[in-house]
Amino acid sequence: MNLTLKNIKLALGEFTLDCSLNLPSGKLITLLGPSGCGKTSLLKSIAGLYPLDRGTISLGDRDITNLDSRFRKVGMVFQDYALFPHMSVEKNICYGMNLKNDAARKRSDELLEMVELPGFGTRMIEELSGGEKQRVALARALASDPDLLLLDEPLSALDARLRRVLRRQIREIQLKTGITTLYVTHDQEEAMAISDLVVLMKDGRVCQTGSPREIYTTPAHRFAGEFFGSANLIPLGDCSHILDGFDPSAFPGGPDFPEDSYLFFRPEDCRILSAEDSPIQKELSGTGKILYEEYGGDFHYLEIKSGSLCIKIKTKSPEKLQDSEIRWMVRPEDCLILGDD
Ligand SMILES: Nc1ncnc2c1ncn2[C@@H]1O[C@H](COP(=O)(O)OP(=O)(O)OP(=O)(O)O)[C@@H](O)[C@H]1O
Repeated sequence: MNLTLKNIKLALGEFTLDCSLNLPSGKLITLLGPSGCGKTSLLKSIAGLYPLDRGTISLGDRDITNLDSRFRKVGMVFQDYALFPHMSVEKNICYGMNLKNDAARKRSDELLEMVELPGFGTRMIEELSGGEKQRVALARALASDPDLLLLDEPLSALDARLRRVLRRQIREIQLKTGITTLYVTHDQEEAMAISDLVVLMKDGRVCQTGSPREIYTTPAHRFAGEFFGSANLIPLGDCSHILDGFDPSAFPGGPDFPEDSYLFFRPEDCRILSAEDSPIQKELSGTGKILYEEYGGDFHYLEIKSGSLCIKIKTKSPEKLQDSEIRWMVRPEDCLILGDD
């Protein structure tokens, strides 16, 4: 079901959440932003745990703004799972559902099958691993057939390998059930991997919404460029000192950019030029010495000190590197000019 937040406002001490959002039905949408930007507060407002100061929340054609959280048809999984440790898995899953024994067992078994924990119904929560608890919490959130699923950093307590396994499982369950899901994460790689749509937040506001590809390839401003993926951002005023061939009029918007704009490009769009490569007029190039290097298996990561700046480069072919000056280049069509926010 689609979720619409219209001009919502929520003041929490010094902090204010202030945004509008229209999220399509049946999609997995991640909320991404720095710590303290208001992701959890936004989820809690939608779940009915924080009453709004202003604005409306609708789920499909139901206005749920003032509805008690029990009647919103919203399932939620918290960071710490919030399961009852001394109860069985089955009792946790069916808690508060008013099902008789057989019906409860049947529903719990169905959900345990879905989260790939068949036969776990009689186990106690305290006997489970972190990953198993996370799946039980997900089963519990799904038990009442919610119209919306809210997941607040459900994988943050798990190790990197398990996170990858479970994020895929969450995505598969979401696709299978078709439940509109709002997923909070700190992890931009996780957001990129599983989302249909990313909502980028900063200081209690939504600052860009789009598919992971849209935000990665066309960030709206400096913050989006550097928060979603790794980025080179060169203040426009410095470009002509360190980049041969820099001509602002070659970019849409031309020389009218505000002075505090940046030239933006991704590290993987930079190439290292060898002595045999002849410079190509259309390209932007610079020189510098290697400041830092990392071997990454399928790529090589480099930082080159070019003038007062550090240029990040991700390349597949580092074999020709020497200690002397390195010449690197980027095509103007792989660059954007971005404002501060
Ligand atoms: N109940 C509350 N009373 C007062 N301030 C609050 C309350 N809940 C949250 N805040 C403040 O609101 C701001 C946003 O918090 P929130 O937990 O929503 O951020 P977040 O983006 O989820 O952060 P994190 O990624 O660290 O979990 C913070 O400054 C926080 O201290």
